[in-house]
Amino acid sequence: MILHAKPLSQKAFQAFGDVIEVNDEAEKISINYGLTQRYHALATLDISEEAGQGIISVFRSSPKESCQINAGKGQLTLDCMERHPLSSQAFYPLSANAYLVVVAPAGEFDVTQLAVFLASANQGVNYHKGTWHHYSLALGQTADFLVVDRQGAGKNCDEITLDNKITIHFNLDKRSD
Ligand SMILES: NC(=O)N[C@@H](O)C(=O)O
Ligand code: NI
Repeated sequence: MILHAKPLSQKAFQAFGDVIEVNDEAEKISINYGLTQRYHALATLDISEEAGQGIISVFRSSPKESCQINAGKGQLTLDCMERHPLSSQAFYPLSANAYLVVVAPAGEFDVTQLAVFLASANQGVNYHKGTWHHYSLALGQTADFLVVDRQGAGKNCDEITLDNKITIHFNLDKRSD
């Protein structure tokens, strides 16, 4: 099964979570004597189940071995998906690189519902509680992500192995393949 990555947009991602990016629709508040524009509440943390606590981490992610890139076009294979039934999980890139976001709707995992997006270096994602997602997928070189999620009681990571091989094709120029 081959899937092609589409450019990440709030509209395309709304069934899975929020895109964290400066955008004209956001509530913009001028603060700090006008020196700062606050793009307010781009995403909401959902971390309070079972008295959870919000935490901030940095994920230093290395590209998957299967990741190959040549002249801006690339591919890689997927092996698992996971979800967090008790909380949301947000990733914001700290490196200047595009990365892949692979998701499926919350509920029973359905491989036919997989969606693949190419995120740019000024886009973060906030997976809503229960959204199936692949772990962070750096492309070409090790990349850091700021991660905001939950620590607390309860099992908050369900993982499934993808039986059949799924290959993702992506174009770093974001044009369709
Ligand atoms: N397991 C873990 O902390 N990370 C994953 O949830 C992930 O989405 O990368
Ligand atoms: Ni996760």
